Amino acid sequence: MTVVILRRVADLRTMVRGWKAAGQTVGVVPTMGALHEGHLSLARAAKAGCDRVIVTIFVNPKQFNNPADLEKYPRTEDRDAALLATVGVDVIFAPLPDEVYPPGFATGVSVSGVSAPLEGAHRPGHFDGVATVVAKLFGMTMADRAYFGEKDWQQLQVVQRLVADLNLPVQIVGCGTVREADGLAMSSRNARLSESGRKIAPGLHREMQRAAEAMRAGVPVAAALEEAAAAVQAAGFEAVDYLDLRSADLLEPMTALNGPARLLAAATLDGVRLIDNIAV
Ligand SMILES: Nc1ncnc2c1ncn2[C@@H]1O[C@H](COP(=O)(O)OP(=O)(O)OP(=O)(O)O)[C@@H](O)[C@H]1O
Ligand SMILES: CC(C)(CO)[C@@H](O)C(=O)[O-]
Ligand code: BAL
Repeated sequence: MTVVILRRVADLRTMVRGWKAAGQTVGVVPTMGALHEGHLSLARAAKAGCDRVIVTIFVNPKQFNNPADLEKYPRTEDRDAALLATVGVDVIFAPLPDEVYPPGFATGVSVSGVSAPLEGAHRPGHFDGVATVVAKLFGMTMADRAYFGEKDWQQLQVVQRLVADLNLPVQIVGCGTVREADGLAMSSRNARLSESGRKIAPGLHREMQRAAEAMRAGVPVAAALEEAAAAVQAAGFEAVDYLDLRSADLLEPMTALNGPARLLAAATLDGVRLIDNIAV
């Protein structure tokens, strides 16, 4: 079985209108391709929750603050299509940049507050690009439900804010982070790690877990975070962009563990920027 690949919004909408006329629910899984088990878990969740499933594959230039990162982003469409066939998705929507951003495109969506810290502070303009393309993908696909990974925890919060604030008629479903056996969060960017970097990479999650345990055991938050950041660098990471404890709204760092919290981190290894987060 192969999956139909559509490139034009008009063709996609014709297909979705047919499904809707038949009373079927539609799920969308937005991706940038180079698919792995994390993406497939979202597609399976969509299959379980909706009659029809669209996976979008679009490397969105507007969300890359670093041109080299955009250039080096892995593109593996044939392999992606074969993987999605095994899950039984109905259609892949893989538009060309001009279809998404035609000449004269002049609109941007910007979510303030939750977009500002963490990834937002280190990747200026990133979440404006994400919010803009996600709003467009919701409009293009007319999906009833959209599936996002908790691996990109802050992105999930930004998308939930976007949908609430603009009254978009789509339900956001968050799905747990899929990890390699050694704890490394699956990510398309992992493919760019060297052999030695791949061995070092699980150190980020390991030190985050250690910090979480320490904080639960009463070690002061600042001391636990400082020790974890130092351990990540000692493991071989080149830099730690942030390693922060935040409350649900992500707005302010938490200085004491006095309620539900999320530990979020970004660090660079082999020039590849990895992110992760866990509940504390
Ligand atoms: N390990 C994972 N577990 C669960 N969901 C994931 C995982 N990795 C990515 N996703 C989700 O898949 C969707 C598409 O993500 P994307 O295409 O950027 O993949 P990625 O592997 O996160 O790539 P990147 O290298 O850019 O981080 C997002 O909702 C993202 O959160
Ligand atoms: C949601 C998304 C597909 C928007 O381009 C992207 O940010 C991603 O892959 O997480
Ligand atoms: N996975 C989030 C998309 C990005 O890093 O640009």
